[in-house]
Amino acid sequence: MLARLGLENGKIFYGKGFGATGSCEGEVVFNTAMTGYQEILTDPSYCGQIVTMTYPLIGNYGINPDDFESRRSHVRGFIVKEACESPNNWRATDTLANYLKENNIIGLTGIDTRALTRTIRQSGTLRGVITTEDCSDEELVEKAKQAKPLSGQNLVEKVTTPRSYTIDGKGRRVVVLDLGMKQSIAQNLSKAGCEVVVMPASATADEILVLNPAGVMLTNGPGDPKDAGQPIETARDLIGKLPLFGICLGHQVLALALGAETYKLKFGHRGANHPVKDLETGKVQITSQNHGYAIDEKTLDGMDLAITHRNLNDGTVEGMTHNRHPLFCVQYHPEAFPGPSDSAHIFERFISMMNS
Ligand SMILES: NC(=O)CC[C@H](N)C(=O)O
Repeated sequence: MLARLGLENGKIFYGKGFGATGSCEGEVVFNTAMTGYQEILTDPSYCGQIVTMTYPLIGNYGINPDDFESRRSHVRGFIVKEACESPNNWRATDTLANYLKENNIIGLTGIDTRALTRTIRQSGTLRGVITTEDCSDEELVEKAKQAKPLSGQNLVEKVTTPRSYTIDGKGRRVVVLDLGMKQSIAQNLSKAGCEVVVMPASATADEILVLNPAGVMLTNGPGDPKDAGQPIETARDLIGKLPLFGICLGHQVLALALGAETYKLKFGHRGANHPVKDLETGKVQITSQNHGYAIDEKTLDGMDLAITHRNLNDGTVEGMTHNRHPLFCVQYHPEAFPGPSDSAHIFERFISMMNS
């Protein structure tokens, strides 16, 4: 079945469809990880985006029941150079194509993903439309131009948990404010013995404080951090009252709550080998990343914050801590272990902050 990707800059890529059929629109982004497509497909932070993988063969270990980061896929579309049709892995229970079909995600294969990635790197993130349907190339490009920009949509409310739930544990109670949580975050806190109370993004500081938690974790999530809404208010009301820890969107929300600004990166950081330097220890960690926005360092001046981590590719802020309040956050994903477990200690740091 023929399928096409049309971009807002007028470029068209012709390939084959796999997974669901029809049309989808979104912000087209690329991820450079060689593996982890199942985690990427089910990471709610990709809500509103069409993801292309730069690694040319995707799907070769299939889909398994253990590696889901959330109950369903939130990507709008998925693009690969070659989709493996016969996966071979002892854990595999499904194929990539079948998973996409069942989750109503349109896949595009057989295009030159190098050319697409280069286009995005040169012009910055672009809106695009994938279609398996009949329409002219001009119409397709017009649809891409009309596609909703990522900014301005409150995507967090689409992916957050509808109601609170608890994962039992014998240790300290941690409230996790779910902005689009990856399961690995709850798993890491559980593994450290915490009782994890996951709350919807609409939860207020008062609703959190009555539970008397030892600390609050703000998770990853989709969209422009400035559109996050209530979680920014909640974070502002909690600062100084409880130990706070933020990952990715949680890190950006904490910065906004403190009065700093965020901005959109040209094409974002998405991959499994981004070098990040811990400025306190001088050690470099190889990290998993997925973000399109970053903290504007200039707006941190005079704010009683210290930058703790920096990206070695482009120098952007990757972590901060507050000089007076128990609060720290990272832009990368310490919960993801794409081979290296360099960042596992970040969770231990949160536990010891709660203990002191
Ligand atoms: N993984 C995340 O939490 C992403 C945060 C935010 N949506 C961004 O793109 O920058």
